[in-house]
Amino acid sequence: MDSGAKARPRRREMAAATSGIPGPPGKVGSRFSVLPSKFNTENWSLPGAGRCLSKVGASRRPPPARVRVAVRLRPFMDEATKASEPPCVRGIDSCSLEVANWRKYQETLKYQFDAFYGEKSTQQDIYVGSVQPILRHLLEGQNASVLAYGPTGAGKTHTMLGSPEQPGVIPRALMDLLQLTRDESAEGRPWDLSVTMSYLEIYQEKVLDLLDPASGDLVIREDCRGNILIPGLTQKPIASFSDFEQHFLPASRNRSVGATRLNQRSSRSHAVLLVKVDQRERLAPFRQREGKLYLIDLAGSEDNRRTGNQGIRLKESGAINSSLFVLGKVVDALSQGLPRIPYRDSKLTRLLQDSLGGSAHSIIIANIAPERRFYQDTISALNFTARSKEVINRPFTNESLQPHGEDNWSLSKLLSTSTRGTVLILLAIPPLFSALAPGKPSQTELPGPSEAKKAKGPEEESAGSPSSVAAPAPASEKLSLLGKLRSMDPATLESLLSLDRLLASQGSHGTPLLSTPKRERMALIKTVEEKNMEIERLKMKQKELEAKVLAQEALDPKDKENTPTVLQPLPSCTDTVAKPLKKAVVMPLQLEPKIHILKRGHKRKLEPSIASKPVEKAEDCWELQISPELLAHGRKKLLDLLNEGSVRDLRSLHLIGQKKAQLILGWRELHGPFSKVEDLEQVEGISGKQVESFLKANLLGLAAGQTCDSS
Ligand SMILES: Nc1ncnc2c1ncn2[C@@H]1O[C@H](COP(=O)(O)OP(=O)(O)OP(=O)(O)O)[C@@H](O)[C@H]1O
Repeated sequence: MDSGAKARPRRREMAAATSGIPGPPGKVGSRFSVLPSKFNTENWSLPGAGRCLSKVGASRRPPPARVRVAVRLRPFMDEATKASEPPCVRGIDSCSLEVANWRKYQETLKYQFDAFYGEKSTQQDIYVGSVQPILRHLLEGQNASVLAYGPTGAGKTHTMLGSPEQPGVIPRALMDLLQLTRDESAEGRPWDLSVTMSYLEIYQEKVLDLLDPASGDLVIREDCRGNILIPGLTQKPIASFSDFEQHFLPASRNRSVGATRLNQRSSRSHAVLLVKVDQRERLAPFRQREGKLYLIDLAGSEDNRRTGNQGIRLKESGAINSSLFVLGKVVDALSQGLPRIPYRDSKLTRLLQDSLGGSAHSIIIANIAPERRFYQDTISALNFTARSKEVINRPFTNESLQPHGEDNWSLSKLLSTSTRGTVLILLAIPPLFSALAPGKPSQTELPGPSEAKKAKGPEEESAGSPSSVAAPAPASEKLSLLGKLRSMDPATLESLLSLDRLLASQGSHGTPLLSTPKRERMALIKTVEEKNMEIERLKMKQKELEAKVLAQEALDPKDKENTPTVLQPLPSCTDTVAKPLKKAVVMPLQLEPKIHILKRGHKRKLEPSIASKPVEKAEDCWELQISPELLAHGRKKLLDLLNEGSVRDLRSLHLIGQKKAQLILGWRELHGPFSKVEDLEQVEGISGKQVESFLKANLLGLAAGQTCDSS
């Protein structure tokens, strides 16, 4: 099996990863003493901030960024095991590996990822090969995240944190990032950069601030721009690596760790280090950007028969496993392009909303172990990772204008750049913003007045004097107009974007707008109002149409006969434009009988009593068709059961006994979810004919269930 067939191998500098070549000599004076002394420019060329912007802003839409996946195999932990058993995983090259197939010993299962790091790979290899390249996005005002995934004891904490002798991803990334921000904010450069850190853990579905353990369970929120926020989470400014160590090391000791049979220091929580890079432009137009880096050490999935967990460990393990289960569901939903992604089903996935299917450049490092006792966990981790590489993110630049100076604000700029993959966020002038924001802006989201003052350049002081900002009539006028913009519905915003594009095509580019802000703004705002009126008109029209339909139904007795109960007007069907459409979709379906048993020319004739006994007759007439809606519904139900059901659930299906249920579960573990019911044929021991009988028996049963439910 080649589960990585779709991935394009990146055959770059990964040879070192498998050969175990050590990294360059370390920096002195740090507890993590083996950090690279300077950036490896061969592997990572970091563009300047100005160049980054033009690169991002130039294309109309940011290119999608697939979640990148790397696998790291740790070495055997003791010589005796190494001598007594062969490893169950073997590297093929720098991107692929193979695992023994316990079902067919003569076969192996092959996987392909963006990178594979063998047991001899060093911390430096993983960092340089997979993590360092994404750091540059932070300076572009984009988000990035690194997740260590894998079973307990497979080396996640070793990879992320490491030890003073072998520092992992976290200290290396911080060291590099801080150096980069210092370089970028050097005198003569256009941007001022500052870095802050937060550190939290998700322990038994509670979000705990490791920098302030007394603060209790924190809530995760999403702002109006879709950013995930944790109000009240401590944010510490860090200017140097020693600042970082000063906060990070004591906080790490607050992390929940405990001994299990598989790991003496097993992480009992998911740990999330959040590093924010804030950039402020020193000269006009005084932009500001924020890039967030999540460095996440997930707790490992645990098989409690092997960990020997009891009491609190068992409870912890339950929370860990269920959040990882939701993580799997999120990845499945994303990779299958399902409309609903269950982010809210766990705190972990809610927090990772940005990183998976969101706006971050993400890399998942799956840690696996070579020992035979980890075999099932290894297969599960590899399957999860293989599915993750199908997940697409859409990173964009978080950019806004600094909250000072009236002329910095330009709606046109806001709209036009957002169509090119750079989102300009409206922060506006502080007094205006406080009135515009739905709630009080958190300290972490808004720069304080002193910071804003500090960021003011000399040009700004003269151009946007306080008196011009505070001129009473225009300010209050703008306030109400801006308020309208904030509450604008997405369709209106989309229309505005088109308008902006039109303006741009007619020669109204960003700079002229900046120089004549009021007139342009007023013109745009007028258009917004016109659009709003148009929407109102459409709503009225929709209501009229709906009333007509209802009146027609009342007049037409024939229709009424067919639809005595289902056509009751929905309570809120006239509230919005969208709801009447819903009704229009529902009506024709409900006018039809639940099961259509259509006669095929050469087949058995339909019996007169068929309508009163749909189930028995339908069972006799599998060759006759079930209505397509019911068929689809039944298939979906079956598929869900096949993908999520336990042995017991599966046994509740017709023609599935204990043995077949186990075979199905085994297949699912090895290959991931079934994409269609017919895939059952791929399960060893289930023939095509059996699948056909299975479908017949179960679909008719489910269809009958549906009829009974609704009758
Ligand atoms: N690549 C490696 N080289 C050497 N030792 C390693 C490597 N990976 C892991 N180890 C060692 O294996 C043990 C378990 O690793 P670690 O604690 O990182 O696992 P984990 O996946 O984080 O487990 P848990 O989920 O239980 O926290 C540790 O003693 C660690 O030092």
